[in-house]
Amino acid sequence: MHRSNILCRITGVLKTSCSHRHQHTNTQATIIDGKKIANEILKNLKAEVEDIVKAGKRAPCLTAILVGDNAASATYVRNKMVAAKKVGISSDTIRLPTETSQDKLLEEVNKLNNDEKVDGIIVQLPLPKHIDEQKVFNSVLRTKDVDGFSASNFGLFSLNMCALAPATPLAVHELILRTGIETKGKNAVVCGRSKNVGLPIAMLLHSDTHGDILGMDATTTICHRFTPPDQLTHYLQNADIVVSAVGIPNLIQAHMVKKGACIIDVGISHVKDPSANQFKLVGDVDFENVSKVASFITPVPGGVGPMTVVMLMKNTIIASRLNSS
Ligand SMILES: Nc1nc2c(c(=O)[nH]1)N[C@@H](CN(C=O)c1ccc(C(=O)N[C@@H](CCC(=O)O)C(=O)O)cc1)CN2
Repeated sequence: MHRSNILCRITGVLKTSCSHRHQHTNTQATIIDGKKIANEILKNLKAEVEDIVKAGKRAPCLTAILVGDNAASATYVRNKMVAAKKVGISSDTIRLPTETSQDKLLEEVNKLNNDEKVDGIIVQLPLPKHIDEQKVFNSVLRTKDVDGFSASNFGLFSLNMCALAPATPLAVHELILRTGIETKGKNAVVCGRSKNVGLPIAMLLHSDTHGDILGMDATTTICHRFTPPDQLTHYLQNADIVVSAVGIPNLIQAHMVKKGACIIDVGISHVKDPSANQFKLVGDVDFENVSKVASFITPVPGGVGPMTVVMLMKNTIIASRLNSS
C-alpha cells in the first residue's frame, strides 16, 4: 500500500463504516457502550496483527515512557500494555524517576527513534512540571508518534492531511460515527480547548470528507473557561452533538441539553461517593438526568476511555506499516 494511503486511514473511519441514520424517538438515551465497541475493535486489530506476522514481518512494538510515580498514569500505561498483549503487539515500559531532566528524557526518546524494533512511542502525560511537554512530543519521530501529539502530526492533521491523529479524538469520532446519527450541517459544541483533546476533536467534527477520511461536516463551536455561563447554556441548547472534555463534574446539566442530542463525555474526575465513603469516577455530564433528554450518551467509566486505548493500538499497527515500508 502506498504510504499516503496508509496514513489516510489514520485520521478517521472509512466511509463504509458509517451505519444507518438514527431518528430519535425515545425518552431515554441509548447508552454508547465504549467497552463493548472497544472489545469488538480489539478483535479486528488482533486479526490485522496476525496477518502482519503471517506475512513474515515482526509484530508491531509499542514502547511507553512513564516519568514519575503518578498512580493513575501507571494504571493507564499498564492498561495499554494489557491491550497490546491482547492484540499481539509487543510492548515495553521505560520508567524514569520524577527528577529526570528534560535532556535525559529527550535522550531516551531519541534512542527509541533510532531503534528499528520500536514502531510506536508514547510519553505518558502528565509530565513533571520542569519538563516542556511539547518539546518532548516534537522530539518523537513523526512515524512513531502514535499519540499524534507532535507539531508535525498535529499540523498535518489540522490541514486535513494524512497524519497519526491523537487517540482520544479518534475514539470520539468513532463512537459518534457508530451511532449512525447525521452530523453534516448539525451543530456541535466541544467544551474544552486542550491541544491534545478538545481542539483535535473540534477539528474532526468540523472537517469535510477528504479521500478515505469521513468528515463530520458539523458547524462546530468550541467553548472554554472564558465562555460566560449563559453563553455556554445558549450554545449547548442549540447543539445536536456535545463533546465535553473539561474535567468539571456536572458541568453539563439536563436543562442545558437539546432534546435528542448526542452526548460524548470525555471528562474524568474522581469525586467522593458519600454513600460508599470512597472515591468514584465521574465525567462532566450529569448522566442520570441528561440521559432522559439525549438520544445517545457515553457513560464514565466505560465510554470514551476504553476506546482511547484501542485507538492507540490501531495507531501502533499503522505506525508499524509506516516504519516497515
Ligand atoms: N501520552 C498520553 N498521556 C495521556 C493520554 C494519552 O492519550 N496519551 N490520555 C490520558 C490518560 N489515558 C491514556 O493515556 C487514559 C485515561 C483513561 C482511560 C480509561 O479507560 N478510563 C476508564 C476508567 C479508568 C479508571 O477506572 O480509572 C474509563 O473511562 O472507562 C484510558 C486512557 C492522560 N494522559
